[in-house]
Amino acid sequence: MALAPTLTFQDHRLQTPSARFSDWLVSCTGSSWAAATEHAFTRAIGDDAMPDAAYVRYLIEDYTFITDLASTIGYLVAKAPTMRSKSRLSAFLALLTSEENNYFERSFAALDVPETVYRAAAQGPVTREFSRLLLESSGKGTYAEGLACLLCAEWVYLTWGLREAKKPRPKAFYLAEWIDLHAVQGFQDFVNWLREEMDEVGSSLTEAQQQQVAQHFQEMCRLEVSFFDAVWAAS
Ligand SMILES: Cc1ncc(C[n+]2csc(CCO)c2C)c(N)n1
Repeated sequence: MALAPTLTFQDHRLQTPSARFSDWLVSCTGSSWAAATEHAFTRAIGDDAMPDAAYVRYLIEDYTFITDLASTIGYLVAKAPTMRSKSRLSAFLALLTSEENNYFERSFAALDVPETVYRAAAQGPVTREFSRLLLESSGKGTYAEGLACLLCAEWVYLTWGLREAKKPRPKAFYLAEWIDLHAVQGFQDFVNWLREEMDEVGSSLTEAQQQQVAQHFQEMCRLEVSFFDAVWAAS
């Protein structure tokens, strides 16, 4: 259940005048932000301490997740207010559906996961919740609500990716590449752009709309934790 943020954005700004709207969103998640970005699963990637079975569970779930994420970005391209925003989002969508798709296919092959298994995989309960939140917020909700979900998903990954990228790369290419994918300059630039876009769009919303956006961000963050928990628990 999403909790109401403790402070409104306006009150947060009174306390911290330099705070950005995106910073306020993170502050609204309470302990979930650290629980997601510092999850044991993310540390195991960089420590080369990932059990194959956990990574297979993760990749199968994540492949169904990013399929729905691609649909979400499609909705956001439609709702984005400017050509520049549509261009940024569609470039990211192109990357997600080409290079990243290729990463999954190569990794499944290396881990002996047959195509019939990952193509037909049913989503687990957490991924189903993710998909509902993503598709409803971006499809039926506002641009700001959908953007908040995308920002949370990408920013969590950039945060652990930058930390794990400081360690020597693990031997398995699928672990090493998963770190690089989330730490490269192009990905940093994209997340920075998402933050700027969210700051601009979010600052001009009414207080009630801002609370709604914060709840989406919070819910997304909570699901990121549950997603890692679900694949890590059996390890
Ligand atoms: C559950 C889950 N949440 C967030 C991401 C992050 N993510 C989704 S697509 C993409 C683009 C570049 O890799 C990134 C970073 C993920 N993979 N799985």
